[in-house]
Amino acid sequence: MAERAARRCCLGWDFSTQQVKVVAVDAELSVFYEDSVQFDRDLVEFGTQGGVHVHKDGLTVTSPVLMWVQALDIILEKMKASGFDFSQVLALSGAGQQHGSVYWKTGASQVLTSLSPGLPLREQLQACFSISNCPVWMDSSTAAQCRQLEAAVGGAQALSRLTGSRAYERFTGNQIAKIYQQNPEAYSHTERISLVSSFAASLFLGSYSPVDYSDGSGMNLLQIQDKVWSQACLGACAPRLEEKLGRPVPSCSVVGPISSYFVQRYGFPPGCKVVAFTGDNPASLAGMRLEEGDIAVSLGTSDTLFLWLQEPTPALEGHIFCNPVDPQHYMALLCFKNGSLMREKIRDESASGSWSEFSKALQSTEMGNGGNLGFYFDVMEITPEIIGRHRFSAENREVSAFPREVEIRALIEGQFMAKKIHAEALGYRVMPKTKILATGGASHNRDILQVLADVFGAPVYIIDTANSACVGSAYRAFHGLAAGTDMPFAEIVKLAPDPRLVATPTPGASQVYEALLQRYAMLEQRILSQTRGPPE
Ligand SMILES: O=C(CO)[C@@H](O)[C@H](O)CF
Repeated sequence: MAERAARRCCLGWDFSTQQVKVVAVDAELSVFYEDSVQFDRDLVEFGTQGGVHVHKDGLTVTSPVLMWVQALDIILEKMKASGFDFSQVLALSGAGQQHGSVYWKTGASQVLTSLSPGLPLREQLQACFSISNCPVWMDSSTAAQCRQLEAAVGGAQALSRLTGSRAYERFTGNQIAKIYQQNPEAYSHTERISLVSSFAASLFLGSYSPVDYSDGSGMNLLQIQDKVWSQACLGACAPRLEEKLGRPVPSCSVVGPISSYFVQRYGFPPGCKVVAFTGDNPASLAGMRLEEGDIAVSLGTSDTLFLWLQEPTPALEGHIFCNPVDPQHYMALLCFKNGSLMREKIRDESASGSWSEFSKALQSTEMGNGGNLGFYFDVMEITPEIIGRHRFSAENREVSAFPREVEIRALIEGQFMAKKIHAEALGYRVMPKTKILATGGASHNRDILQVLADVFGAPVYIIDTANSACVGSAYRAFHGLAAGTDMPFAEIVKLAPDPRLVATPTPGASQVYEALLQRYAMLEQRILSQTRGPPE
């Protein structure tokens, strides 16, 4: 076989809900290797569905930590068998599904620091966890702990101002509180608690890796302004928690050289640096190379917004995290549950199930839709908590139906006006240099993206985000190599492939939507007050 040319590179890992994935990125920022291990397919002995176990109560959702450990064994063996040259790896970083937590049993650190290169990780770490089935982000069994935490710090808005989010069931502090309350013995036998991200980093480090600021922002425990644990939140969740968490670190930190285990077993260079792992969403922000003022819109089953924020305004909706690539700034995540499933429903009802007909309707109706406005929430919306369909005429009179073309434009304009209004409520502002990066299924429809450009008054680009968390992690590893040089992340990743411009705002769009956005916000409050009483 022809000798492979040496190719210095960084690795980006993603310990996500359904798989462990890795990419290798060279100095020109080209991805030249990728591999994955799917939990359901490749580790059937764990019996997961979608990488998780949904418990009988329908609320508790966990994943076996040894499945994640064994997946790493398997993927490294696959890379070795494929002839991957580990000696070329300069640094690595990674991502993990956010909010999940791993509980290292007392004494585990001695095992982690003295791994035998002759054995796989699974065999050696078998007895190192006090909780075998780790709570993950899909868990919603901690409502009581959420109320206790909010009460302890002065309410939901106070908690949001402190940690970037009101209490959410999936957030780690509430999960730790539940374990302490329901399994105190396991908690007392726990010497370290990691996030999925810092757990994965610990495996490569051969010692406990600290939690990074960005993924730590998803715990309801970290003061996002001061970047320290909130003593009030720690105390409300469980005793002696700070010693189990360790001190959080900036997301761009080099947390140490790779463990000798990987040097001897796989041939990594002894100087290979491990850069702090972070959450999958912060890593995706890095992978999409979002910059100040940019917004990424993932148009999927649910629509997710990634925002880059300088000065956040924590609210009762959405999440503010410390920014993973600029420690002075922040990022925000907003989730809209009625995404593509809602678009497909209106397509079926008003465009005979055809996206081409759907597009024609958008082309044949004017910006502003003659003042007609619609709210389409067939499932309970997260942002804000509204359900049902509500249509209003130009005179703000609620009507029961629209003509089909008007219905289609009302859906799309409404979805994007909601995004702009709630993004601005978190402190986001469109800037002259703002780019909107669109991804996900609906980003293939140019007419939908034209409405997005018009509503936001900013150009829309499309990017391939298939591996955004992995690629973002590899980019962050390169950034870690420049640690101490103050070189900005944007400079490190400037060679990466540029996004493609697809739509620019139609002349006059800002005038049309400035008025419409105000009406949309007023009508949204009207619906909310009708359904849940006046806002807090
Ligand atoms: O809960 C989430 C973010 O808050 C999800 O996006 C998880 O990070 C998915 F792994």
